Amino acid sequence: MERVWLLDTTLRDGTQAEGISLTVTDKLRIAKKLDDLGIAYIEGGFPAANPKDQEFFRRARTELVLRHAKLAAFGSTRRPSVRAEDDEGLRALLASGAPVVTIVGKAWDFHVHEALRVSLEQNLDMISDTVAFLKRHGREVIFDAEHFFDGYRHNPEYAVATLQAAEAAGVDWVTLCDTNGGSLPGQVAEVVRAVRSRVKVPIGIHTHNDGDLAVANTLAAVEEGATMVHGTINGIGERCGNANLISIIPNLELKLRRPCLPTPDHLRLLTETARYVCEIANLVPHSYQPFVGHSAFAHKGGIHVSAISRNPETYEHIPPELVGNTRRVLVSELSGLSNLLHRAQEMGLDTSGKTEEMRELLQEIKRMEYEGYQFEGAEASQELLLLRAFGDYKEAFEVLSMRVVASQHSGSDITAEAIVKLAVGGQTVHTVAEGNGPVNALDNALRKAIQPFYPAIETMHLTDYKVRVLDEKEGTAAKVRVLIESTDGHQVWRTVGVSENVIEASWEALVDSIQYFLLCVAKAQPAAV
Ligand SMILES: CC(=O)SCCNC(=O)CCNC(=O)[C@H](O)C(C)(C)COP(=O)(O)OP(=O)(O)OC[C@H]1O[C@@H](n2cnc3c(N)ncnc32)[C@H](O)[C@@H]1OP(=O)(O)O
Ligand SMILES: CC(=O)C(=O)O
Repeated sequence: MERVWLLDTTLRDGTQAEGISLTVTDKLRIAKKLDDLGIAYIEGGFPAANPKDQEFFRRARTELVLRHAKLAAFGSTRRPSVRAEDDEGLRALLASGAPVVTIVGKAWDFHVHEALRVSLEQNLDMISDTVAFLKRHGREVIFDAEHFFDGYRHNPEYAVATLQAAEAAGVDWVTLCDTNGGSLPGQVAEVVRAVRSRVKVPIGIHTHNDGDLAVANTLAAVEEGATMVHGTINGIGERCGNANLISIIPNLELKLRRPCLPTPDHLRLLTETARYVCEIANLVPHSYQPFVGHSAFAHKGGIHVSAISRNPETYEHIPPELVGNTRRVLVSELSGLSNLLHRAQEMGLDTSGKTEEMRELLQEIKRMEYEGYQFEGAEASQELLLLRAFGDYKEAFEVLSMRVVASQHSGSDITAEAIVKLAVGGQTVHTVAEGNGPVNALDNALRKAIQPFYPAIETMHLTDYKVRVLDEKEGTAAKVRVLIESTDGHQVWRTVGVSENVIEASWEALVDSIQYFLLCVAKAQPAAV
């Protein structure tokens, strides 16, 4: 099947998204990652717009070694009253040194009249002069026909004439843009089909997501013959975003069987690429994102888990590993025995002949979820429950008692003092510690008691603490659920506690967090504990 050429515009149209601002170093890092994924064209920025984008292209020349991608610089057709060779924007494009140039030009007569305020003929001249100028300077030129679909609906002859002007001037690609993002897949398919019979130059598609159809519109265009696809990683872009390459790529490769990456193995880099761009752009990854989200292959319903244990294809449209993601089975009040068996197997527990005990534990989990626990967000607490029921598991310490007092002296901040008594390492240990609040004081006292026996405790710390009031109408007697996230710098785990008392709920989650950490340390290096 004919290859589809991907043009990633995360570094140009992606940065037009509200809230996104990348440094030059960020852009270089993302470009490297896109090249590793096997993207064919990377639109690095708009050199006429700002010094940052000029610096990106300058640094790219020495710092970026691209194996798969060509860099493209973006700009617009020449200004109406200026010759192409005198146009500052076009000079900036040449100065960027990018071997490929993307030029946006008007394809909708309404825009020519209203936005540019020039005649239809003048706009055609601007397009052809610009393309011819860039071709004379040896660039591969992509003409982005802005608002092509809206333009085609209002004045098809003029919209096609803009493409033909670019073609006559020697353009390499014409891209049909759904700039306002309001088209439907059927409309896109019909227009691409019609345009194919009017131009010989290869056609690209650039869609926006205002109707939540950017991916569908892109695929519709490819099915009608478009061979270049523009989009961004995770769909970031102006307003509601651009077509999401993270969805388009696997749909092309796996569903339409149209290769767009150098090898099928490159597809396995998809999940890590999506998460990497979130990290650099300071965005929280979207858990439910198709293909690459944490939940994209998470199975919760008991009926689903029972079936996927027999054959994953029953509830998965593709094997997760093809896109570098993983299958997960959640345990919750919607589980059946299969969920629990799956988790036990993942943990390496031998539950053979213990079906009745497993059923009892399942009922206990359902009862606890009814009380307010939520185990799917607290895998570490859930693992401890299974271990306590079925494992050869001995807690690293036993809590004998705890007490915490908060106090405030006039004019000073509230401080807290915690006293804990533990049985640990065959001894009874009594410690006192202060903190800037009750949970912090308890955490400090617990660590102080454990540290002489388990020095590795120094490496773990809490990273998040969330309290959710479960029955708001009950006022201070309402139950609260505390979720604690902890890390040792390598892995992250979450634990849960529920009580009518926020300190008790926090204590339960805190103790589980430390028990879980000590369990992991014991598994990794038995001598250390
Ligand atoms: C569909 C898209 O996403 S296109 C890309 C949009 N991205 C951006 O605009 C981000 C970067 N833009 C910028 O930094 C600035 O807008 C610049 C540097 C391009 C231009 O800045 P300014 O000269 O101050 O102009 P301003 O932004 O106010 O207005 C846009 C100008 O471009 C002109 N213009 C718009 N489209 C085109 C075109 N295809 N060809 C030629 N000129 C165009 C407008 O007519 C207007 O010109 P005027 O000021 O002479 O009336
Ligand atoms: C070119 C472009 O970004 C658009 O038309 O949306």
